[in-house]
Amino acid sequence: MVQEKLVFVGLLASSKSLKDLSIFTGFLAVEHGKITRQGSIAEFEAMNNAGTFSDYNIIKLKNDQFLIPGFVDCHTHAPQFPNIGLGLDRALLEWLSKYTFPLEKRYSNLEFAAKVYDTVVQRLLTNGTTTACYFGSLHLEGTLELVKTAIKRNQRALIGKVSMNVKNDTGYYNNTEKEIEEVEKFIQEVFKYKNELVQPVVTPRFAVSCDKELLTALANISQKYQCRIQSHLSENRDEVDYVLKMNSDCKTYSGVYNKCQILNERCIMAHAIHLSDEEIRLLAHKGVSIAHCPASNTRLKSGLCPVRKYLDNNLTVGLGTDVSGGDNASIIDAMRRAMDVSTHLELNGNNDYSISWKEAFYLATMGGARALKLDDKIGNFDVGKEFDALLIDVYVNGSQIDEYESTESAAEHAVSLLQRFVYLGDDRNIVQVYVRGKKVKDLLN
Ligand SMILES: O=c1[nH]c(=O)c2nc[nH]c2[nH]1
Ligand SMILES: [Zn+2]
Repeated sequence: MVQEKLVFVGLLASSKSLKDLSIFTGFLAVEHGKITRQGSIAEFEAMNNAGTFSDYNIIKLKNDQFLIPGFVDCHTHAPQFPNIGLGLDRALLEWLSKYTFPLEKRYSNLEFAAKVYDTVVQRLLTNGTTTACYFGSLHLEGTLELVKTAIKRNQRALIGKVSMNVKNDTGYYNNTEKEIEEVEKFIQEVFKYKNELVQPVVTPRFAVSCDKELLTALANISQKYQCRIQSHLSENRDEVDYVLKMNSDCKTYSGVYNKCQILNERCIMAHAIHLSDEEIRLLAHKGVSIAHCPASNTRLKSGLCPVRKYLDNNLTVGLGTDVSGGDNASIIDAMRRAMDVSTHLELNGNNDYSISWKEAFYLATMGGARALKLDDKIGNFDVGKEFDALLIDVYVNGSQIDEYESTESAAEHAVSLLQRFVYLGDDRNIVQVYVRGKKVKDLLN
């Protein structure tokens, strides 16, 4: 049920930018899913005494509770969840044909699809992922099951029917004409729901699975409907070599996508590990976003993505869990893995490459919103944005985090709570989840 008018009073934390994290004690008012006011405790008291909040549900946070924006997962594969934590003994191309394509083929079965997707969407919401950018499978109807589930469960979602037209041994591809028809049909079907949270994304799998004819046609469809377009880029060195061999008229992998008009401000590229400086400049110039997927980059031994370098070169970066190349569906895990990978790069001689916990928190929230071009709606607690939020209880019973006696000031305590959550928290500490003002998880009542 949408709670029409809510006011939260207590500790609020959200990022304005990579370097600007705001943590303060105050109030935040929500009307019909939107943040309408914010202010200090004194302002709340005065307004409350004047009767401003008489028809609001007033939620007073406890001492160790705080509110943060919902997490944004910029890249994950809903149909691959039945393989999570399995089959991570091969590098990308072999992993795809041995484990991934055989599983994804099963989504022609709509009953199977509906069952898996319901579990996936609930798992993500439980982990505080209020927005997910999903790859579906090759199947039109199967991927519409994911759309229906996101709508039913009230998750904000960008969802793509995967496109592939290059033949492979598993038989998991479409012919070009059918593929183009189905992608347009998919977009039209999603629009028919007129749902404000769920949007279609054009989704060429990558330049190994799609030839330039299909890539160009898909870029045109994305232009026609002004939809986002997502794919994979430069994840694995063998993949890069293969793409360049197949496209000898292009000097770089990014150049292949550029030739097909895919690179623009609506484009989200996953991984992008092995980029030349020229490619970084091209992607930044075109306004392409990067979904950084540290878990799968490590598990599939693809490489260490230099996120600091990308941020310094004006690339927009968000985090992706990339299940099932990634082995964890939580963006809290992705924050930690992003910090770890960046530290390993620094230890390998790249000065100042490590990202701080505050920067990781930005990437998980506001950075992700920017990467998906949803930052006019979500990502932080600016007045006017939609209320996607997590209520965190750091010392909730049964969690991993123990409380010790402390001599901290109130201001220090506030920062410590968020820091502890980033380093140690999990879904048990996420006691409530709201998407556009609607509560979708509640461990408190
Ligand atoms: O991590 C990945 N997962 C995938 O499913 C995929 N397809 C192409 N490239 C990919 N990388
Ligand atoms: Zn992926």
